[in-house]
Order: sequence, then structure tokens, then C-alpha cells
Amino acid sequence: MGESLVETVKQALRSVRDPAGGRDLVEAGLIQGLTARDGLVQFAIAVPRERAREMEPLRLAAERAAAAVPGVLSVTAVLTSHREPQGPRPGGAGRAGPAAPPPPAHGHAPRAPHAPAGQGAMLLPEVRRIVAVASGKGGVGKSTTAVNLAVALAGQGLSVGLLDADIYGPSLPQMLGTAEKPRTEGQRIIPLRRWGLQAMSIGFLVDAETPMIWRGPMVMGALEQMMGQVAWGALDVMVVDMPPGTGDAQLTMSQRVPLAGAVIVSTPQDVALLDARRGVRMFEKVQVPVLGLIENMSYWCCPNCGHRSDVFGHGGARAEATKLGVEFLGELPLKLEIRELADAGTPIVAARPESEEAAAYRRIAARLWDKLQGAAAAKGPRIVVE
Ligand SMILES: Nc1ncnc2c1ncn2[C@@H]1O[C@H](COP(=O)(O)OP(=O)(O)OP(=O)(O)O)[C@@H](O)[C@H]1O
Repeated sequence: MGESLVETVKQALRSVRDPAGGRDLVEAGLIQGLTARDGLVQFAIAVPRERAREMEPLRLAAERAAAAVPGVLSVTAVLTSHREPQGPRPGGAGRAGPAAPPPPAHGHAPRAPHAPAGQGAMLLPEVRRIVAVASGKGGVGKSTTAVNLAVALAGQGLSVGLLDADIYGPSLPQMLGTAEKPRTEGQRIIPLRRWGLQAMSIGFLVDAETPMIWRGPMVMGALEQMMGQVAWGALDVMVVDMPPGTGDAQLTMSQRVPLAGAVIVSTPQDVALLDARRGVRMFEKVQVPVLGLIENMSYWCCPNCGHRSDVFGHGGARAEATKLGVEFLGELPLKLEIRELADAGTPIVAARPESEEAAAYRRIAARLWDKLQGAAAAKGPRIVVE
């Protein structure tokens, strides 16, 4: 089905002509990375950087042509452009970056005042505050922290969205305890409702067994789709569970949504702290304020006697936060119950609201919300296209 859908979409794209050369997009070799899974079609249109602005109508025409193909539920087309690398950029060298999409063709002003120069309207205009939960390396408990903070924020009476921006290793389906497929209404995907949150993850759209082989531009396409084509509605806050590291997703997020700030999760070990430092620097580089550092697995709580031991030399993240000049937002113990409940799809804040750990998440969430209230939305960074 995927194969034949790719072919049919390709045929449909032959109806769209590049006005410059007169050839169709496929013939001109401009279509890259065309994929079709579960009716979800994604591709990139490779354009010379200097033509990015005039190519927007073409991108829209290509999206429309693909969307008209029977069996296609939604389409994301992105413009990409290559340039010889002139130096390092956050996210790693040598990969294709997104061409700066031009302003909307209909001539409306961009929705967000902080849309970067040369970029289109920012996504998620109805969300008051967007916060990225990030870590410099994997496995430090970033997703567990993001989910519990989101549930705690919802517990304060806020309308909360939770977006899993980890395209390669989505963890929300497991952590929220659902593998339900979201409904669609026309071209819009309806987010799932769980634990008082609205949630979306690529894991809800694609089968767990499907290998996540996405190229850089495809990652951005999938992410943009989860922001732009999901009916999030008006939210007080959106918590974004970022993929580990400092790659394309970080860049896409900082370019395409007005991030109010980022929270970095780290464990107390030196190596994780070094990575946390890299994470902080990455966000600073793209002018997204770092709202604070959270120390996860800060100390170990014995499930039998409750005895506390500082297995990793507790307190490293607090010291690191001071050094980096960012706020230390709080600490969470390494506790079996946190893992068991997370793995069972019942976040501890929802399942054991009376526990000390749930209280710790709520304290951090309350402080975070205070900071978000005051945080000026980030100014958009300038785009670097390689
Ligand atoms: N405070 C904690 N106490 C005990 N277990 C925890 C704690 N935080 C996270 N875990 C467990 O550690 C594992 C990794 O957590 P999680 O998936 O949240 O990390 P991550 O940083 O998001 O990882 P990835 O980089 O793979 O996205 C999970 O099994 C989770 O349940």
C-alpha cells in the first residue's frame, strides 16, 4: 500500500510545474524523500536558497496535488535547500537544513510578532506558552519528567497539551498508556485526551514496529505536521518532550514555534551534566531562554526502608545551574515507583497524587508556570541553511 501510494502521489506531483524551467516537479528532480505511511505523506522540495521565497506557491500546489490522491489523509511538504557548509551549526554539520519558508502567499501578516526574519508564520498561535523539556543526552528521564510536569500543570486547572517531538523514539504512547489512533476531521488530526491532557506523538500515528528511518527534512516535516495539522485549539501551555541531544528537532522547534523557554533535565553524573551544559548552550545559541535545570534520579530511595543514598553524588545539577546562571528548579529521586508507574502508562502525579514525588513534580510545575508567565517569548533565531 505504502509503495503504490508513493507512486500515485508521484504521478500527482507530475501535474505541478516549476514555472522557472517549465518541467514538472518530479521530472525536474526536485522531490526528495517521498514517503507514505498510513495515509501520511511527506516529502521535501529541493530548491536553490535564493528561490525559496518564490517557491512557496509551488509547495502549496504540491501539497494540494498530493492531498487530492485517494487514500492520502494528510500531507506535509517542506522546502529544503543545500549550500556548501561554511562552518558548524547547532544540530551537526553536513545535513540539509530547511529553506526559510517565505511569508504566506495570501499576504497576511505573520501570526506571531516574533517570527524570524524571512520565515513564515509561527505555528501554534493559539497556545499561550510553549515550553521544551530537553536533555543533552538520552535516558536521563526527560520524557518521564515532561509527562509528570504536564499532568501537574493540568492539575493546576490549566489547559495543557503534550507534544512528543521525539520522532525516532517516541515514548508518549507507553507513558500515557495508550496506543489509540487519533481521529481525523478533514485534514486535522484530533489529539488524544489522557490524564487531563491533550497529547500527540508520532507513535500514535505510526505502528510501533515501523522503523523510524527519517531524513532530516522529514523529521521537520513530521514535527511541523504535529504542530500545524493537529487540532490543538487554545491552550494555556504546551509541554514539548524533545528528543535527546541537539539536532534537527531542536532547530525546527526554535524556528517554527515561539518557544517561551526550555527546561533541561539532567542526572547528577558528570557526563550527563556535560551534556546538560551542551543543551543549555544550544538553546542560548538559538535565543530560547533556559528556564531552569531539573535534577532527575537525584538520589536513591530504598523501596523497603525509605533510606536515601546519594548514588551519583547528588547536587551536581544544582551546582551546574549556578555555574551556568540558570535557575535550579528542583530534584526528583531515583525511585522504583516512578519507573513502574511511568512504564505502566500511569504517571505518578496522576496515579499517586499523595506521594512525595508527585508533590515534588507539582512544586516544579508551579515554579515553571510562574516563570512562564513572566518569560518573554523567545525572539526567533536567524536560520542557517547548509
Ligand atoms: N526518577 C526516576 N526514578 C526511577 N526511574 C525513572 C525516573 N525517571 C525516569 N525513570 C525511568 O528511566 C527510564 C528512562 O526514562 P525516560 O524514557 O523518561 O528518559 P528519556 O531521557 O526521555 O529517554 P530517551 O532519551 O530515550 O527519550 C524509564 O524506564 C523511566 O521509567
